[in-house]
Amino acid sequence: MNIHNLSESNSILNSFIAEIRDVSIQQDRMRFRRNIERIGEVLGYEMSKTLEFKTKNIKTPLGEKPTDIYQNDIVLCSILRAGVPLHNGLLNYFDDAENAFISAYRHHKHDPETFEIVVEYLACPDLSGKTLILADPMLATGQSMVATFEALKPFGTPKEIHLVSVIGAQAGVDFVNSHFDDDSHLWIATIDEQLNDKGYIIPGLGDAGDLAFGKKLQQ
Ligand SMILES: O=P(O)(O)OC[C@H]1O[C@H](OP(=O)(O)OP(=O)(O)O)[C@H](O)[C@@H]1O
Ligand SMILES: O=c1cc[nH]c(=O)[nH]1
Ligand SMILES: [Mg+2]
Repeated sequence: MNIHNLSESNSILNSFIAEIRDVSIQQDRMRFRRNIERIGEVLGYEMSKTLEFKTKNIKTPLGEKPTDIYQNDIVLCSILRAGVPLHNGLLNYFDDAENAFISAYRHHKHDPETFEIVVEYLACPDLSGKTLILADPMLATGQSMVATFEALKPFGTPKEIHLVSVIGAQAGVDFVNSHFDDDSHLWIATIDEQLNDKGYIIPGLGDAGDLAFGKKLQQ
């Protein structure tokens, strides 16, 4: 897997990441969602540089300009709930993308420290030959990404796979790296060192789904 950690170089992205982490700013739900969306736009822009381009002659009122336009058929799949604002950011740039949605949530069966990933809802187009983007802002253990990938297999074999995430734990990055093919890509805004015993990224940002949409009752 090709891992693109965008915070290895300084850019405006640092400011968006700082705001979603910062306890004095992140409780502003609208700003939190919009920052995740903006990060999706930046990650999508970077990812777009690896697409396939074909020259098209663009007519202006005064002449013509040959312009390279991407050709890929993109399917954007995000993991509910926290994936929604990231999905919106990517969709702001990939106008004609097809879309898939999947629910993958942590079900705590016995205690807060053990959980399994439950996939319940899935809506997906044909993936054969497509450029599949899997989007989830938090890559903690990496289990949700891998469970999603497994659940999508009956929908066809994509030509290429790009994972898009905002904050990853090193353990989650290593886990997806070992489950996805060498030619797949991970576009991630930043990587933290640790996971706590509840599977939360440290320092991370807390619970992305709750920050974007409000607290949910545990099932
Ligand atoms: O890498 P993992 O260990 O699988 O953890 C990451 C998952 O956890 C979060 O979802 P959560 O279960 O909190 O659901 P939510 O989006 O509804 O809040 C997050 O959005 C990822 O989907
Ligand atoms: O740190 C984490 C881990 C999983 N999900 C989150 O929202 N945050
Ligand atoms: Mg959550």
